[in-house]
Amino acid sequence: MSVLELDQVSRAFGGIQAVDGVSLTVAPGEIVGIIGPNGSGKSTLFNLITGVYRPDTGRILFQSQDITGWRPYRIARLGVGRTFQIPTLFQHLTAYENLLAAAVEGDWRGAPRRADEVLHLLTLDHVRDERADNLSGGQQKLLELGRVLMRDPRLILLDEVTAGVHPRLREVILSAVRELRDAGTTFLVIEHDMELVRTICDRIVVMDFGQVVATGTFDEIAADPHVMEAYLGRGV
Ligand SMILES: Nc1ncnc2c1ncn2[C@@H]1O[C@H](COP(=O)(O)OP(=O)(O)OP(=O)(O)O)[C@@H](O)[C@H]1O
Repeated sequence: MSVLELDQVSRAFGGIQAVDGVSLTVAPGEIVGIIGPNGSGKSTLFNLITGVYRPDTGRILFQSQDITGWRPYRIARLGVGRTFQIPTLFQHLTAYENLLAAAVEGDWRGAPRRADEVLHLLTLDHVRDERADNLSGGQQKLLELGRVLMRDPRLILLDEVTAGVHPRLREVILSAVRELRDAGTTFLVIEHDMELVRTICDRIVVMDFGQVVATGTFDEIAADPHVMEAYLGRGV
């Protein structure tokens, strides 16, 4: 059974076809990288999967259930988590409180223990009682990921999660992703950092002008002429 299946999904904004007939299947425990030049439709794809936007056409299945057109909170409850490029934290709450707040709709009783596990996994134990606005940018990104982990999602969408993050914290994020994947979590990862894509992704999907133009392992897509054109032909 696939975790996620997109069947000919499209979405336009005015005259712009942001996502154009994308079909994609993601298997359990896979880490799939989504790459492509600016404006190629990566974020819109995440917004379609998480229910922020409704597709104009096509179907989206999560664990074989048709979630096309569902509201974001229902999709999140079903087991889809997501980080944002800019962390969405409660700035005046502590790291620990931010984690507890993320569990409000989930396993509230188990939340204190889970919050401490998540702080430990992300090496944030020492800033447990610091307010979010006192954390470094990288620590805030880790905490954003931690909030997602509080809900134990089956599928996690990471949107440039290591961008601007200190190399040490970047390693923490990568090892957390690997550990979670080994425990069965599936990941879709939007990334501009090709070294990260190469080291962590099992499979890579390349988008250009809203379409999937190539898919394969890092070595396969690196040798694909469509990919060279998408990146080099447009000077990105
Ligand atoms: N809400 C919106 N209203 C109008 N146009 C939009 C909207 N969201 C996205 N677009 C357009 O759709 C196209 C795809 O944008 P999208 O943000 O999905 O690309 P991206 O690959 O994520 O880019 P980046 O790497 O810069 O984040 C762009 O032309 C963008 O301007």
